[in-house]
Amino acid sequence: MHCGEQESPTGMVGVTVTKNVGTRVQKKESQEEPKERRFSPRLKNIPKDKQPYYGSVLRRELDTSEDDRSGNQALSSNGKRKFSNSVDNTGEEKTNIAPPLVASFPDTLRNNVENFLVPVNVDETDCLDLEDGPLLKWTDMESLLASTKLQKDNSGLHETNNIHNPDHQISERKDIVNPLKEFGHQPAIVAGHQFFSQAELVAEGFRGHWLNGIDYLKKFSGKLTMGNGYTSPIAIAIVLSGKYGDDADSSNEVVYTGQSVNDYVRDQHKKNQAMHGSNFALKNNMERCIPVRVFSRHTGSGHDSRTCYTYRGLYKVVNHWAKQTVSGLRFSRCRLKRILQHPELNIDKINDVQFDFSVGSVLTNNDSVIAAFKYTKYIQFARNVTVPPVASGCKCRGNCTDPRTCSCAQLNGLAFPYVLKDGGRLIEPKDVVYECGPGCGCGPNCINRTSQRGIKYHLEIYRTEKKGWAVRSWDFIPSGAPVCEYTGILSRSDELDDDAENDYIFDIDSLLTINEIGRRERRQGLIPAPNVEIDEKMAGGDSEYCIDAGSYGNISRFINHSCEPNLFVQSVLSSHHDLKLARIVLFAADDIPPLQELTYDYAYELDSVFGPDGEVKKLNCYCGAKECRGRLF
Ligand SMILES: C[S@@+](CC[C@H](N)C(=O)[O-])C[C@H]1O[C@@H](n2cnc3c(N)ncnc32)[C@H](O)[C@@H]1O
Repeated sequence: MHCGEQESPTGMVGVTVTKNVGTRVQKKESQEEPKERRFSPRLKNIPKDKQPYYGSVLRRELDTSEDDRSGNQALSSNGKRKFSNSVDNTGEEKTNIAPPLVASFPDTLRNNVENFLVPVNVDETDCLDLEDGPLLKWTDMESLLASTKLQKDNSGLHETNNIHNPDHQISERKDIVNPLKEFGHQPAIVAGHQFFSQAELVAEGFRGHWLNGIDYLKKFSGKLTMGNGYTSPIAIAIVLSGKYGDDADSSNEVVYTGQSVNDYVRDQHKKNQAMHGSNFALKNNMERCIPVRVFSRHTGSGHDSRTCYTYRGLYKVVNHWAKQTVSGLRFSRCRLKRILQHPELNIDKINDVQFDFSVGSVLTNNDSVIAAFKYTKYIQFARNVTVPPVASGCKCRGNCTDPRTCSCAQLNGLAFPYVLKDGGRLIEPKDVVYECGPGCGCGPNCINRTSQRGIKYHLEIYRTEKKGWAVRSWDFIPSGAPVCEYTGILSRSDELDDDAENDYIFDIDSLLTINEIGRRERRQGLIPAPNVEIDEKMAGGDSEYCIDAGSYGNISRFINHSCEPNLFVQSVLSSHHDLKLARIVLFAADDIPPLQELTYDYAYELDSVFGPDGEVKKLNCYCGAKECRGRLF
């Protein structure tokens, strides 16, 4: 095990960053006991007392302190951030970006016209070649699928009145012919397509059985038997449900636990699994190099709590084995790797909207600019901000492995903050993460440089009805993974021009958080509070520096606020150790399924934002969370 990884009772590495950790400022209206925290599904089998708690150590005290709440007003009245009111109190949008686009962007991915893919760095090393395979190439598979006669009799499925549980309706229909049993035509879908029931998957012809996790063909017929050397059974599709606590699941790789004979009846998974039909099918897929469609099942967030099935793409079975699980049963397992085949989006088809990320502008067909900024991968320093000297770092060589000898690990409390899994995941939110940097002896692949490797997920910008632009990922993002750094121009807060009109300013409040100024919460991963003089401004809750993404920035500037966010804000120091100028990196607060909007908590205090006229600004929140605070500020 890598230094810094936490061994759980299941022998797994525990990365249990939880929801709601993104809150930088205590919500002053909250009077209730803190809600039970949501843990990553992978850790749900761990006894409660062994589950690490990563919430604020102060939350409970602050929640119950009335004095504190009123004391907070001092901070509010001194609030410095001034924002243009994009959505006013009546809920009417008043953005400076052209509103007609809302109507022209349909709400679903089906036509795939509203999305424009932002070409970010994607780690392709894990992905396999499409043409890889001795017997059946992907291209053959596609033509076979397309040419074989569609055998489905599912008319009427869409006419169900039971919109809440269409699966229930379909399970009562004994007459439905499994469309895939004849290896029928499968319409083309793109990764990220969402279905709201397994019945819909069946109806659309993607899956043949709505109860099983693995959908497979028992016997071939037609073209497939014509001496082509294909062997049945083969698996067509699997649904990842997260019901096995130990399934590894990253965007490019999945370890899938097979299916018991009676998987779909009560008391499932209490017997050893056998190498019967579906499990054997997956093994056959591996040997024949036949790809499998992978879906993941998850529950929507916020106001939409329906169960949703997201198509994740074609995967190849690369390994198959039997495993004794923690409960002592033998399970069939296989490892699948994604075949990278995201469709190239034709920019002309995107409703005449172009997003040229190299110059950072979004144009409509009549060339009116709806967002204009210059793209910057890294923080730029404003002219009057002195770039701090490079901090002297560790003397390690290659990769840092021993926290006792690595001076950067020592700054993190004698441990590495990341685990190696999935390219590096933060174990817990911390006051600040000290990463290795230019002053260190280690190399670029050191685990302690995880947040410096750029964006590795396919992130896209899309249009929402009430919040303007928003960001989501085509890929599954595991909890604790770094998603993106908030880049822009690092400026002195009091020297910003037109900040009242700028929606893209991020206050660097690491020092305030560590000193618990205002209602800021400390993180579970504490570091000793640095000995800094707290001047009047700081005591009033003002950050000395901010990142202005108004004219320079990256995709982070489009990430919206949510009162129940799926990202959290983490201060990171790498090249220097000046907390006032810390880098701001957004990490996944939970496992994030593809296409869920990415959000973090902007953490404003109510009535803390003032307009140019000195009046308190109010902005309604449309995050849709059950416990929405109602207003952003
Ligand atoms: C940093 S920008 C985020 C990207 C922005 N939506 C855009 O179109 O460029 C912050 C602004 O987005 C809008 N916004 C973000 N989250 C919101 C929410 N939960 N409800 C309403 N508006 C939101 C507000 O206008 C806010 O000032």
